[in-house]
Amino acid sequence: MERSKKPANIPVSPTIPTPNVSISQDNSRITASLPTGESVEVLLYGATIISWKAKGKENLFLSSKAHLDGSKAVRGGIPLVFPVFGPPPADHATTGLPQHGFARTSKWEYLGKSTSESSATPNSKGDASVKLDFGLSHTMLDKIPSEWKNYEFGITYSVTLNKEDLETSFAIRNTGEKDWEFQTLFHTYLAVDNISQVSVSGLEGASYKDKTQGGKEVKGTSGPITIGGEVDRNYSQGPTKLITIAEKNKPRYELYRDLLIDVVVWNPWETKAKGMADFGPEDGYKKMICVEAGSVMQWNTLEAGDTWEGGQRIKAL
Ligand SMILES: O=P(O)(O)OC[C@H]1O[C@H](O)[C@H](O)[C@@H](O)[C@@H]1O
Repeated sequence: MERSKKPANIPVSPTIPTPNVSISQDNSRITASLPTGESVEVLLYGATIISWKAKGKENLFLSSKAHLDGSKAVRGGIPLVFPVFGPPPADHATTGLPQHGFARTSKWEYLGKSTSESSATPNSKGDASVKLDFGLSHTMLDKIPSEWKNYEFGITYSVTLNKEDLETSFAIRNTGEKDWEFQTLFHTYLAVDNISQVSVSGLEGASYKDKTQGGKEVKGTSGPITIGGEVDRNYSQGPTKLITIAEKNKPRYELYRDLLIDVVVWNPWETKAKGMADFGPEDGYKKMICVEAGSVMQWNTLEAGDTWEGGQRIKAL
């Protein structure tokens, strides 16, 4: 007999979707993805983020000629600059180090993941997030051709993939007995569709050092920055100001900074791009803009036993 008021089926406990983290077979890269489709890929070489997908798009520019085999710093993604930005000055503890230091060319250790699925429900994929931690210490470096061979340090680099943004942060510890100085920066290559339609706001009025003019101090402009040729500017700005990267006047990325008081804006344009053997395709400079948050216009002194923390959050809009 059919029962008219048949009880509803008791639902089987649903599996809540969780972030997924995998390590490549050759142990050279870590990939993390969220149930909502966002993903990030990190090479252990330099702890370089080489891909960040969100909003159904790739948000980082990676040169088609980038070396991903650990033979050269990666041209694209988010290379890490530490302990010196640019060519090391003479008569400094960093003298002898390669341009932008050794962090981007060292093999980092993967320390593990932590995930959060707090708001995932049976009916929604929620706002899960995943944090990947990487470590580098003085004991992991090969020969260091500078005064730096006498310094001891431990860095934890955390990459957090959230649904709408990507956070990268550093805890840099002086684990030795000598104080030392450093500079650091996230050399972020943001992907854009067409550089001629890109504008960067949040740096209005700020003066900058123009490296295309030999480091000349230039007074800031009143409107957003647009790019129509080679640009290599070092802005020294307060830590709180939001930077927005727009395309066709529509905001595409927001960059939030924590203790990273300086911003570098870089696009090599046609001639410089052609001169870089690892830059491709030839017109790839139209598809990228580097907006680099860091602390590079001065030296940060880290006393023995102290830790310095700083980071950025990029929101894809
Ligand atoms: O070629 P790299 O060593 O990776 O440096 C690439 C660029 O990095 C920064 O943006 C500097 O401001 C530029 O002067 C430099 O050309």
